[in-house]
Amino acid sequence: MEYCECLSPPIPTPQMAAPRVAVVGAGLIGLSTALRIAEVNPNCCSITLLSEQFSPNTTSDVAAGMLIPHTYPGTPIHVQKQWFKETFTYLFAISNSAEASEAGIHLVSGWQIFKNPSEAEVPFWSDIVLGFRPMSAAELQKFPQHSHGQAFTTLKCDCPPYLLWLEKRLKANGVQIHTRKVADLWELHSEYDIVVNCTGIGARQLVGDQQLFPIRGQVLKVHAPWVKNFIRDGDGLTYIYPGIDSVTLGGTREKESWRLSPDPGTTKDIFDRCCSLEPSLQRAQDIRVKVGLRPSRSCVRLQREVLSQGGAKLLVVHNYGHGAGGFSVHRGTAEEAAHLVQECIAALQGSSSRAKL
Ligand SMILES: Cc1cc2nc3c(=O)[nH]c(=O)nc-3n(C[C@H](O)[C@H](O)[C@H](O)COP(=O)(O)OP(=O)(O)OC[C@H]3O[C@@H](n4cnc5c(N)ncnc54)[C@H](O)[C@@H]3O)c2cc1C
Ligand SMILES: O=C([O-])CC(=O)C(=O)O
Repeated sequence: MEYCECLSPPIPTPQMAAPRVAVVGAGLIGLSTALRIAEVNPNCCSITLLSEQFSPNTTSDVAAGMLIPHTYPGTPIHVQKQWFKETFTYLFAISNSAEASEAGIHLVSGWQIFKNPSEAEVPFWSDIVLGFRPMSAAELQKFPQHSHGQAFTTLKCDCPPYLLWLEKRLKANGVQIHTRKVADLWELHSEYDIVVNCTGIGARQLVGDQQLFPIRGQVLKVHAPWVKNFIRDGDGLTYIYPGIDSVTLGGTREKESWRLSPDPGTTKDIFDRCCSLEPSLQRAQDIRVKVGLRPSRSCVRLQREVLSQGGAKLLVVHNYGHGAGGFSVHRGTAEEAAHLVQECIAALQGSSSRAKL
């Protein structure tokens, strides 16, 4: 992985046409990365978003959207913490604005509970969420099977509304949006100078990344407006996450499974596990089942690459592989990808002015 210093926004020379940037992918990562590039480089490049699928047909639409980080074993913790902090700060400001309901961003308080005290260690993100503390004995009475727990307030994105809000912001920033499946990044070289690859699990085929694999997740979205607090079993398998219009009940983690159809036995199992933590869910209505493939990797691929064929070059920035934690870190990784795009723009300007000498 490469980490880069922020460069000042380059000013195009009169001789150089504005660089043409294509962002591939319209899940959470493509939308948020395109937005950050547009914010960092106003009027300095043209940006087009290309994607085979849009909301509501992406993995990002299936997610619970909770800001509780997952650990990437191949990325230093201080980097993951910075990504989470930037994401939390960004969404906290939205939650505290008039945009909050349209963007689907809200604060939610609750508990992460453990059966084994050795699992209940203080996580690296404890000082970023709000009011993190051990649960009291009185709170733990609600969970007779669990001996320890952590109480805190975090943020939740209601996923389809947030994706639509990002798309609206892109259009307001002049980003062009087209439906297109890209079979090979090189096919874009005559139309674009820089390509940003945000294709999630699609990158396995698009760039042949064998380190990327799916972790299948099945969740239920139910109507249970009386459930106000989140509950997450610390083993990460069972969770109850109240959103604005529905409550997400999870979940499953099936490595290397590409199956997108819901499994009825798993639906019953998830429902029973959640009811054992929150018995009032037995009266939940309007149960919908969703499946998504988490784009998993030991670390997010945030990297520059130069593709070349017969003397022609295409600058590429990769930003994919967010696994189970994309919502928790997306603004931080978008920031880093936007810096890599700035470096590419600076490199193009350097080579353009050298060619003029
Ligand atoms: C059940 C479940 C629950 C989750 N809950 C949470 C949570 O609570 N908190 C959290 O932080 N994270 C959560 N996640 C993880 C989160 O959903 C992912 O990390 C995130 O959605 C990944 O976003 P993405 O944009 O990379 O991928 P995607 O949403 O899959 O988007 C990829 C985009 O690329 C496009 N594409 C792919 N290939 C091509 C191609 N060749 N040409 C053109 N376009 C292409 C696709 O059409 C799509 O638009 C959850 C995931 C699941 C499955
Ligand atoms: O683990 C969680 O709390 C939710 C999540 O991110 C997932 O299911 O991928």
